[in-house]
Amino acid sequence: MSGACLCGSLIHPSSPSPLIQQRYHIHYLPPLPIPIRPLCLSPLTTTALTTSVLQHDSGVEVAFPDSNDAVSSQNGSPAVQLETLAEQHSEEAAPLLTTEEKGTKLRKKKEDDNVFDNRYKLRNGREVFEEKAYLVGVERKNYVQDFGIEESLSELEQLADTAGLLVVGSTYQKLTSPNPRTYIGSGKVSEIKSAIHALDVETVIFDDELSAGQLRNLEKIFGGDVRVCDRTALILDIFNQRAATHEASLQVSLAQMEYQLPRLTKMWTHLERQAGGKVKGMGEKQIEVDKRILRNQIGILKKELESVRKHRKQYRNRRFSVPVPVVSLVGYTNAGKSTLLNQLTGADVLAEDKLFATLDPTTRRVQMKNGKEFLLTDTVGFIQKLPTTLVAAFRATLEEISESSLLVHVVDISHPLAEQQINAVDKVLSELDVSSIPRLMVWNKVDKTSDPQKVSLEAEKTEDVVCISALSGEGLTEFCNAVQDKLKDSMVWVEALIPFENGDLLSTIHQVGMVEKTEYTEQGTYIKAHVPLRFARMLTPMRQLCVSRP
Ligand SMILES: Nc1nc2c(ncn2[C@@H]2O[C@H](COP(=O)(O)OP(=O)(O)OP(=O)(O)O)[C@@H](O)[C@H]2O)c(=O)[nH]1
Ligand SMILES: [Mg+2]
Repeated sequence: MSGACLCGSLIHPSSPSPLIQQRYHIHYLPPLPIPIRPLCLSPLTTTALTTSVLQHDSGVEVAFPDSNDAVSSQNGSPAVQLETLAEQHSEEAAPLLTTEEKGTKLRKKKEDDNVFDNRYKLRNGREVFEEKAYLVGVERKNYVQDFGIEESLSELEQLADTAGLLVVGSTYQKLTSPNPRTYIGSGKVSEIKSAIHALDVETVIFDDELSAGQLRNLEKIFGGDVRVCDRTALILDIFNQRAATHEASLQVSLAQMEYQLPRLTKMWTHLERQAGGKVKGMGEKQIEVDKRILRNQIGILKKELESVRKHRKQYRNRRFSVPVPVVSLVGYTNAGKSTLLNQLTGADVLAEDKLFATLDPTTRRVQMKNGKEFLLTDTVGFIQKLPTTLVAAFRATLEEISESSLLVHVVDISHPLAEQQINAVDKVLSELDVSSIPRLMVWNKVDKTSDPQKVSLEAEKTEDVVCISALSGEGLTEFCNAVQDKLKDSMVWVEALIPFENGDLLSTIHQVGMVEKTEYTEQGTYIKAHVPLRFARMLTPMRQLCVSRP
């Protein structure tokens, strides 16, 4: 069977697709005797799917071929087929009800439907079914972690909320090392199982990445209709919901497939059981087939991404032909990067109090009061325990920052874990090989701190730090001046003689560089200035002219 989402938030368009109906039925059935887990593939990958087994409340069980198969289209979607079969089954088996009993049953069904409908919420412009989630974390003994367990769980709750889930409880355990079978100890597993029943939990989310075996074992213990997922799957799900451009969608699909590939193991053992154990190895073969299809699709996606990137690179090169320095905003998710871009450029990038509001880089021109310009790029935010598959998939997007003249690290200074967030960002940046690019740190949201004046004073005393409030606009002039100073550090000192016929060039130098001296001579204008490296290269012939100047 196919699943469009990873963690279980259910998208409910006005006319639900067979795929969604399929998930609806799977999810709201009593515990399945046969473990069924969504393949966590994007809709792009439905061809990878072969056979699924669905079970209805009535106990009717149907094996379905994949959604592209002729059987599905002939007989309606799997969900519809399941309903029909279940109806037939119930007609055969249902005892005769009195009119009163039938009325009560109908009323109950209506009430259930109402409760169900109330749980659809609007998220990122889509209607999402708000599943009840329970969070689980592990604190490693003798293991120093930047984020404490409670803080990490509270961040996980924010992630779950962003994904459209309703967190109904959480727990954690202190362990020397995780249990290889279930990640947590057996006592904790039982405790969570009780909570699942008491709170009607539909999804259990672990704060760390779980292995395929751990996910499978936990789902088996908790019962068939309880979904188990991990932080990585949750983040991938958010990215999936938020991807707005073709490139972002491709990147997320790639990351999802790469996450899923090692987790396909033994998902098909139900085939052996279905066949009464007679066809040994059937499940194994199926896994191999699925893995091969998935690998092929990963290959296709990579090629498609390559071509999209080539196109973007061409666009970027064109942008670079105008030698305006590029400044990239980097930082922890929700630090205020997009708000800062919007304030400085009048852009309309979505900025909201949710994690990962931005996925695609946006670049806008900043015009300063003194006539100088620079390009400002907003990028995807970072987070602690950032899934490696995601960093790899977004590498190309993030590579843009490696071509910038300056990195501005935006920090939410009002956040109690600001320091830990700074470390998490530095960790990701160290993986991106951008150590040679000059940096400037911005302490944002100073208005939200308990003592803004004290924080500002502290920033003044700290090298390469500017204190601002992107929301109110406070400190933005100081920020632009600091950017100019930092850009100057990254520029090259040139002395050149610009012929009078190259008047355009001279005005561009004034725009993008820092001109220290201008002198008009018979041969042209003699200048001494700091200019961006790319621009210095363009000036090479004129610099020689200058060298040969008497
Ligand atoms: N009080 C206050 N709130 C701010 C400030 N800057 C941003 N915010 C708020 O912080 C939230 C996140 O801001 P964004 O600009 O979306 O943050 P981001 O860094 O782009 O986040 P991602 O795109 O998720 O990485 C929004 O609700 C903003 O209104 C500020 O200076 N002061
Ligand atoms: Mg943003």
